[in-house]
Amino acid sequence: MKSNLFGGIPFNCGERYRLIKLVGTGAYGSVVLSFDQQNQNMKVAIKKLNQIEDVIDAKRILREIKIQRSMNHQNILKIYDIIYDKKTDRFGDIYIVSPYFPVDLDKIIKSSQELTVTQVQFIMYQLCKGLYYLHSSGSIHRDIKPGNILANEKCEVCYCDFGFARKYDELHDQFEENMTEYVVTRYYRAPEIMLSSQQYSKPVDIWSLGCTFAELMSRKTLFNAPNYIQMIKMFFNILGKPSDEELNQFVTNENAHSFLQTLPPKPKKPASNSVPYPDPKARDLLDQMLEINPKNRITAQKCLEHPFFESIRNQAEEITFAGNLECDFENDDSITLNNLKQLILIEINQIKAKNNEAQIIIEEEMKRLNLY
Ligand SMILES: Nc1ncnc2c1ncn2[C@@H]1O[C@H](COP(=O)(O)OP(=O)(O)OP(=O)(O)O)[C@@H](O)[C@H]1O
Repeated sequence: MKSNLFGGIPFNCGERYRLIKLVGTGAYGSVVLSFDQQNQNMKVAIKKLNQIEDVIDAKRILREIKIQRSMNHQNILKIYDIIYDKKTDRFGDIYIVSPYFPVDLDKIIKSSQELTVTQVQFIMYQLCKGLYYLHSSGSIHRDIKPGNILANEKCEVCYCDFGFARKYDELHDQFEENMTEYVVTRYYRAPEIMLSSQQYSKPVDIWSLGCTFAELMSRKTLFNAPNYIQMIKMFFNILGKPSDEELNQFVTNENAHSFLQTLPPKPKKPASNSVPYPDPKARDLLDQMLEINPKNRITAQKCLEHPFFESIRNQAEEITFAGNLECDFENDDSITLNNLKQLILIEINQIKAKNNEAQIIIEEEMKRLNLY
């Protein structure tokens, strides 16, 4: 295959795509704007994933591919194609081909481009539809923030970066895990994650989307505290401190409890008091999204029904997930790196099958992998 260097990284993804320029580098890969020469030179984004180093890496990649491949929604980044560039001495390189989006919401917020109320309404309606769909699949994104929402010039938006997403336990409607893994940008982290650390669910995404909404309105990060303690204080300064009884509903961590006892009571206030914005319906929706108590926070479905969207609402577009998303690997503590690599190859073959492309011969790849 012909190789091109972008930001010093070789891209070998075959003849079909004409690679143009590097448009982004993240912690887990580099993204190049390309033209699909077999599809009317359509613009696509090709993300080359960094090499898989360990089980955590492999799970993140498997999750990202599995979730994005299984979803079929306008506001969730699609995977058009995956290129697997075989190597003789190691697992091959993976390139994910997706629709190209020129900006993300973080860039829009930081630019001088003013967003009208109509644009904010349109963007938020799409994001609520996307979240309603994602949550109906039993998944939580867990890393919603302006930088993980791609946008085009028509203000069409979609969620990307599902490497941190999880299925929640449908029986308990919440799920537990070790907090040390939680690396999501602090500014968008829900209070229950900061305080209870053990049990959280879909409301964490509503909180993060609420923070994003506030940023679209005011162009400022609402909860921009420099550290953990300041962040909790800031929640209470802006929203008031819930009563002990209410805190008990979602704070399960003893240390967090003791710390909260040291903070003075503060009367409840709506988030919109701290976000200058003229539209009263937008402000009301924001207040319901930024409820400290996750049990009282609005759901994605209720967001769609909110009067802020009344003038543009189209219920036919408010669809739920129809497939079956199995993520058994998440809870399998004995799973090995090679097991996960095999599952990744199976996912890639699913995409290839859909595109009528030649399959990877998984047995051959696994035989080779087991040699080193
Ligand atoms: N489909 C796309 N179209 C255009 N640009 C994109 C697309 N996907 C990603 N990018 C750009 O590439 C950058 C890195 O991509 P992405 O966030 O997916 O990688 P990552 O390694 O998972 O990043 P992060 O470090 O944010 O977790 C993004 O910030 C974005 O600017």
